[in-house]
Amino acid sequence: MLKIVADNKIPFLEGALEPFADVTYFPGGEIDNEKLKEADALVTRTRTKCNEATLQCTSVKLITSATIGFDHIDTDWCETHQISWTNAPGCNSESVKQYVAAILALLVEEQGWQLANKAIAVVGVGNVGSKVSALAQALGMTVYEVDPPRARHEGGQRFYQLDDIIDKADIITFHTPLTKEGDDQTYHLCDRGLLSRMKPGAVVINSSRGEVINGTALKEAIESKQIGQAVLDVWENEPEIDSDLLDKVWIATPHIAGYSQDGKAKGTEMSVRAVSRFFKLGIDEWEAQNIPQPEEPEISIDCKGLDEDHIIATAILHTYPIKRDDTDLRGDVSQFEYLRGAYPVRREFHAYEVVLHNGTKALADKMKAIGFREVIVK
Ligand SMILES: NC(=O)C1=CN([C@@H]2O[C@H](COP(=O)(O)OP(=O)(O)OC[C@H]3O[C@@H](n4cnc5c(N)ncnc54)[C@H](O)[C@@H]3O)[C@@H](O)[C@H]2O)C=CC1
Ligand SMILES: O=C(O)C(=O)[C@H](O)COP(=O)(O)O
Repeated sequence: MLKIVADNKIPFLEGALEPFADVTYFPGGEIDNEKLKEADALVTRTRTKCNEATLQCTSVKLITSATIGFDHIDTDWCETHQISWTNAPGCNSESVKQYVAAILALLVEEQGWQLANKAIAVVGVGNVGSKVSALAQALGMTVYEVDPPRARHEGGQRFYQLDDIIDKADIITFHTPLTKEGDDQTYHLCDRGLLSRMKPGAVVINSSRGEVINGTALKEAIESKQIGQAVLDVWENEPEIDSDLLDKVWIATPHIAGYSQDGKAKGTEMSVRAVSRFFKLGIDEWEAQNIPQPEEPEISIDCKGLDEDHIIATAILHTYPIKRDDTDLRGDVSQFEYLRGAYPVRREFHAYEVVLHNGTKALADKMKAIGFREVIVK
């Protein structure tokens, strides 16, 4: 019988592959060479380093990661050793968009920002960045899209050079993969030099990979007030993160930007389907079951006396009260990994209906463009 080793923190997975395989589950960090000796496939997340040490002399033929990022897979080694691999492109991109939306909502609610007067630089315009860019445009912000690989490939006027706009953006948000070589390498892309060229008071958001920002340089830039605020979901050396940096950042979360139930379900679906295609199991269209509903799927807002930014911010923070995640992490930083494993149910915008009392059709259209399933004006 087919043997599959799987990470035990992949929601919706249990039961899917059991009719076809002997499936054993382990915490991602404990999956090692010994556990993979007789495995045909590994269904994984970012917490298992899929490299020579883990995979040599095993019978693994396929790795499927239920994540967008795949920097935990040594793809060169796998390819030269006839191990196929897949990730889950785009699976939780809407969830990361919701994370950035929640930060914009907090800037409106707590710091009085008027989004139409602000500019955002989106660095990396792939699955996540293009959604963040569309969100910011829907909110009336000036958007600078930065993506050198796409700029080279597609040409045209759409993309900016980071250096040309770095002093113009009020927010710089990173959505690149982590790469350590080549012209476009992103390791410490945000370093002392880049931070020093940012508009004074700018907000830096990183929900890509911790190593895209040099943490020491970021601390200095916060201390010297070169930048105004930092928002970090991802960190160097997770889960042993720098608690001094944590104390300095405005919003700190334990790598959960992509943790909506919707994103998790899609990641699992893409993994199961990849296993099915590879081993011809006949469940190429497998779907995750029983995705939990939001606690309060209807958002009712009286718009009288409120401006559009505040109304939208209220709706966004209803779907995702991001400060809860910040409070939990600051409560006990040693629980970084536990907080990820025990993450509460979060649903994306499309799981919500908004009722606007005294609202306008124009506002309703804007909120639908952001992603809410239905927006009713009463
Ligand atoms: N915090 C979290 O929970 C999550 C984090 N991620 C991270 O976000 C990253 C981005 O995700 P996607 O948008 O889905 O990936 P993607 O592969 O669709 O897009 C990445 C984009 O970055 C561009 N890029 C590459 N090097 C660049 C550079 N030096 N400067 C600017 N742009 C560059 C690429 O051309 C591409 O368009 C993932 O690789 C992953 O590391 C993804 C999902 C959840
Ligand atoms: O999809 C990605 O890439 C991510 O970073 C995930 O959202 C987090 O992945 P895990 O650490 O839970 O595997």
